[in-house]
Amino acid sequence: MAEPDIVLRAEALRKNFGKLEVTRDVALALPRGARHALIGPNGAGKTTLINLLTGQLKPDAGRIELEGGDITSLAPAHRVRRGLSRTFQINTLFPDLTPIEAVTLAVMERERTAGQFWKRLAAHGDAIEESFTILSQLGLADVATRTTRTLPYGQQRLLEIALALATRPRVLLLDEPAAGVPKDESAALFSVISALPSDISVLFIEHDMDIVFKFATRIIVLVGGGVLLEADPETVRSDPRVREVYLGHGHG
Ligand SMILES: Nc1ncnc2c1ncn2[C@@H]1O[C@H](COP(=O)(O)OP(=O)(O)OP(=O)(O)O)[C@@H](O)[C@H]1O
Repeated sequence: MAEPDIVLRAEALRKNFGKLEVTRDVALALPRGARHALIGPNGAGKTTLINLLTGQLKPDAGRIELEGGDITSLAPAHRVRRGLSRTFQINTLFPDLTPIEAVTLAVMERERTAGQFWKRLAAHGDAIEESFTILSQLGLADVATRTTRTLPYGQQRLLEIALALATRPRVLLLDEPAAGVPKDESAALFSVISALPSDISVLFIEHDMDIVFKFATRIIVLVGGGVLLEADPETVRSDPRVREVYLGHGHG
């Protein structure tokens, strides 16, 4: 069998907060095109792991590779430039901008033309066009010129993803992308995530097990900072240890 094409790899990652071991020898290999879920009970270390991968936190030990290159000591902005992008659990939007304005600025930021728009009107036009394409991909074309604060929360969460896409990521790490979204709307949000271009590899944190089993092609179960199991959804669903530590604790 051919080796899978691994786009993001972590080896022996460790992170302690004082005496608390929050990331314990975590290894992870995200193949190109992945739609993988990272699950685990509250406090399992999921967000910490994302923070280590994106550079918001510095690991105490271990190594992280993106497209085969060592990024372990790179600052977050440099990782973004290499193609590793993320969203946060909380809303980070500018409420008074419209989606087209916000995503266009993000595209221009990527192109380093954001501070010199008066010099490069042509670049501005290209950025608006690219921004519109991204918004269309996420089903936000119709609301592109509405003020962000007036959008339903589900669309605001999609706009967070649009801003991440403006960096042209190879890997997208989504920390509870549907946090705060009504349950009946989160499936629609995850359908959009699933349908992103297959050359974008996605790892998402999600608590709703119905969503996880519906949209994840593979699931990593984190417990007490360590990987308990990484497997396909069926295997995870029927694993008694997972039931014990996670599914039985009121997250379903
Ligand atoms: N900056 C920090 N300093 C000290 N302890 C921290 C810090 N960040 C997280 N922790 C602790 O590390 C543990 C893991 O936190 P983390 O947020 O990574 O878990 P999580 O699995 O994402 O949880 P949740 O599902 O509630 O979002 C928790 O016990 C938390 O209190």
